[in-house]
Amino acid sequence: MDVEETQLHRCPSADLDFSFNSTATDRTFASSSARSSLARSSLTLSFNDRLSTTSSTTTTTTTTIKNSLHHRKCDPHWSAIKTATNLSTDGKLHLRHLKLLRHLGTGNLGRVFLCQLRDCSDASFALKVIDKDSLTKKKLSHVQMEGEILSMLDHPFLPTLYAHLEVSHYSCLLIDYCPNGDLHSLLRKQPGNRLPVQAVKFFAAEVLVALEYLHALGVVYRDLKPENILLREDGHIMLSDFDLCFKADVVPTFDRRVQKKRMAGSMRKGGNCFGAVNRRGVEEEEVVEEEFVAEPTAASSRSCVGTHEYLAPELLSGNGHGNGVDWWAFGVLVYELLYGTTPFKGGSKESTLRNIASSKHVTFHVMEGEGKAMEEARDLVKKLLVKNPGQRLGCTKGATDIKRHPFFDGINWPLIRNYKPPEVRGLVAKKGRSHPSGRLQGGASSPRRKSWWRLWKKGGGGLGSLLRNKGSSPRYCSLSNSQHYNGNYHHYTIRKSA
Ligand SMILES: Nc1ncnc2c1ncn2[C@@H]1O[C@H](COP(=O)(O)OP(=O)(O)OP(=O)(O)O)[C@@H](O)[C@H]1O
Repeated sequence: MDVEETQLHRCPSADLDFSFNSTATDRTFASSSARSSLARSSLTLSFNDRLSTTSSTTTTTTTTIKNSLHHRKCDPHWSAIKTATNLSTDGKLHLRHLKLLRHLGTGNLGRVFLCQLRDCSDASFALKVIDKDSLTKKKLSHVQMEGEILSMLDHPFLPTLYAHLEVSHYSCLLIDYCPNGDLHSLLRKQPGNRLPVQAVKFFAAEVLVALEYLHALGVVYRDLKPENILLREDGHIMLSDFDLCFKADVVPTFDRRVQKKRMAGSMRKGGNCFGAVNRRGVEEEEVVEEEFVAEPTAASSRSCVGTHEYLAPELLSGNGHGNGVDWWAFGVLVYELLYGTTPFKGGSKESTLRNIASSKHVTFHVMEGEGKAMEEARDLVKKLLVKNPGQRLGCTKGATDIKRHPFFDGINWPLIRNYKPPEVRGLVAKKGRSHPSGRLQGGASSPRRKSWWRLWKKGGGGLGSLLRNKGSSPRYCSLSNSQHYNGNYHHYTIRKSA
């Protein structure tokens, strides 16, 4: 474990006190309090690329508030931010406007806190704080990628970036808070770690829509797994963690196909001016189908990133991959939600990777009395877990093809965000205020101030202090050698990286 001590200085213009010794670890992370200890971390494939750290003596505060034309500008989050910025002397949001309520968890890049704006408890946020001085060059590029992707998003199943604050060597991202934990923890609360098939349909459909949106923006997600699917207060999903994404140019195309279709009610000899008769005497007409394909099917990267059990075979080969890796991972996800385990899991990470590379077909444990929905789910998984990306469902026309699979029959896609989340053990989906359209609206909870917050404040606090004194509160997940965050964090970087 690499440990680095960085001495920082107090800057008069800073929002908070940053004088502290930051202890940064390279591959050891505190386990998240909000996440199951079995959660798998994402992997990368390169080592010893630590950035030489230079202590920063100057602090710059840059505040970026997302465009005010956001369609949700009337929701409590934007209203709270508007109020704070209106009262701010420079019209910008600063860290001093936020009150941190609780530590939510620690990831590879930084720590996440639950927070609210001062004088406004109507809206809760998650603040991801990244100490850039403690990161390797590679991880810094991930931070940059995450900020870049977040700033592009405007979708109900993806986080909204309310503000991006650059303060001294901290990068702080203010996003939606998800009080219902993640899908991995929810799965662990179910009997046999399996969700009922209708619940799988719901969560899979929402993930599919989120991936479709990302792909249409040219973003290949590359880290799909239940741990990264957070659950909002209303029980709908929010995909998180965009540090392993890659961005490609989107070249939308029109997929043009000429298809022969049987003419309605026709079974006669000879043709007419609209149709022709085939050898079996069925009258057919030629139908030209044109479809808009907006997803970056041709995009390609060679970096091998992701989580072992979710890696697509083409990621392992290192010969380049595109958004097909997300559809493979989508197949693994549906399998895991149905069966409580992933399809290629071996006794070790190496054997998992070998299984992915060598297995020809996915196998299922079929139980007696399973209904049609389960059969269709298996068929969907089979079509997604096809080794050759060229033949994998979703790799030609993207999400459109997957949405048409019988497993998703009956889903009214444009209204999916209004669906009532499934009633499953451990999911407390709070109904939002009803909307004229009848849909659920995501509201934020108003968590009570925790006593340790007063401690933090009394102790002279500041962000730096909060980060340093991570073990001072019983609610804190302390960072210690014995609490490795899974210990399986590797970045597989294949040299020919795109
Ligand atoms: N918006 C959020 N709402 C609620 N909890 C969150 C939110 N974002 C993150 N968390 C919690 O904080 C923890 C750390 O999140 P973070 O995104 O930094 O890392 P991660 O999910 O482990 O991913 P990675 O380490 O790959 O970046 C998560 O495990 C989750 O429990």
